[in-house]
Amino acid sequence: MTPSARIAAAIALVADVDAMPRRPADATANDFFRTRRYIGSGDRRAVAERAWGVLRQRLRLTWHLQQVGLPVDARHLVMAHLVLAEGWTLEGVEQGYPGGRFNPPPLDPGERKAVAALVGRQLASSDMPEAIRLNLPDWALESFRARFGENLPAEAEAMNASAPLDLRANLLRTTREQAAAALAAEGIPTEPTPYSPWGLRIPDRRPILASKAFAGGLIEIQDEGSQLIALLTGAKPGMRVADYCAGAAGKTLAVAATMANKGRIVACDVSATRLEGAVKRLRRAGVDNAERHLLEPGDRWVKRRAGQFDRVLVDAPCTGTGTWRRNPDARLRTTPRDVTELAAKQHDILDTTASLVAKGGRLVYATCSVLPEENAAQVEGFLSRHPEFELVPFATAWAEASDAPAPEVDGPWMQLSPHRHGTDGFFTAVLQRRA
Ligand SMILES: C[S@@+](CC[C@H](N)C(=O)[O-])C[C@H]1O[C@@H](n2cnc3c(N)ncnc32)[C@H](O)[C@@H]1O
Repeated sequence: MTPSARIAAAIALVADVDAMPRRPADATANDFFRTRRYIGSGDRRAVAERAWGVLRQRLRLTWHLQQVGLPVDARHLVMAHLVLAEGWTLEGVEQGYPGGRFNPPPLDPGERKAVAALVGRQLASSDMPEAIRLNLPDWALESFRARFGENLPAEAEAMNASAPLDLRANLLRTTREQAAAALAAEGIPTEPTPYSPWGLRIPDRRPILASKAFAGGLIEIQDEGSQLIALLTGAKPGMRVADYCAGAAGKTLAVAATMANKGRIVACDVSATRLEGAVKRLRRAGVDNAERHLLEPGDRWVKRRAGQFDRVLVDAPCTGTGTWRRNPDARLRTTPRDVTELAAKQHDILDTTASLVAKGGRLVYATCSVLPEENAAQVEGFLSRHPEFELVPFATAWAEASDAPAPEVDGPWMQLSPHRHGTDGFFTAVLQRRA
């Protein structure tokens, strides 16, 4: 593809994402490239990277376009991205928009003037309102401030970078060292992650799913933060464990490995499709002590299993504000109403799952959100409604689960974040039913 054709493709992809604002952008991008097989892998990467950059910086790019009087649409967002994020000059942009088949139409005099005005400006400008400067939606600013305090600018900036690819060595089949050696033999270099004893990090994108190590169940793709949630669950061989919001079993797999296939783990979810996705993964990983349970309205499963589990992991449905570096479009799709609705759901799930926990057993509550309303406030509310539970401080839960040095955190729970820990933003609290 020529540079101009790449620009045209990025504009078309951003326009497609905009046409379906409630749909995750990666699903739209998959469709976009599936119907354009002629775009080779190098071009695909370049087009996707630019479109992702636009989505990631959209709040700031929109502000700049408004300042110079250009309409906020895919053509102009990409134009502003070229200048403000990629450092293109006016001449460069004119060459990039030459007109003709496969290329974007040329700049009109108004666009030329506006682009000239953009050249030399800072993407994050000091005269922007604070939320836009931090690249956060207005509604999220105060919650982010409450969570991060003086680290807010650094954490917000870290959420603009793209995430590394983290893998988890599957201890049911291998060790971290053996998995790293198997990947290296396939030309995929990795580094151990700093906190997870099972983690391997790949700094740039690689086709991991096509590797033999993946097909053979030696590794799974999993952010280091998610691995640490599984670690903190503290499941041991022989325990009875429920992964209540298991989805496609991402954490079930990691927890099962800590159980060395001994004891029982039940992966529950309200989504049949997600649970179905678990089947192949469990098989590939060699997990044979897991069963799946689809939670349905009127289900008596929870009642019948009251007090039966040593560990109940609630990886709750949440806003996913901690994963914004991975899903840059999500910051534009999430609304305050989502926060309210999800907080109500989390409250109900916690109250329901409390009854599953055996005396002396633990309820582990986790989200990939950084909003206090989904995290600390949720746990504090739960403890005031359930005096039969007490909080296990993070340092205690960690020391019981691992010999490795613990990540430094503030407060009695595990709060991880991109700037401080290099993970997505996660929250985990360990709650123990009094014996
Ligand atoms: C954060 S995701 C779980 C991700 C999964 N644990 C993993 O590690 O890959 C939250 C899950 O909660 C499920 N969920 C939503 N409402 C639920 C409910 N009321 N009870 C149980 N699960 C629920 C969703 O279907 C979704 O799969």
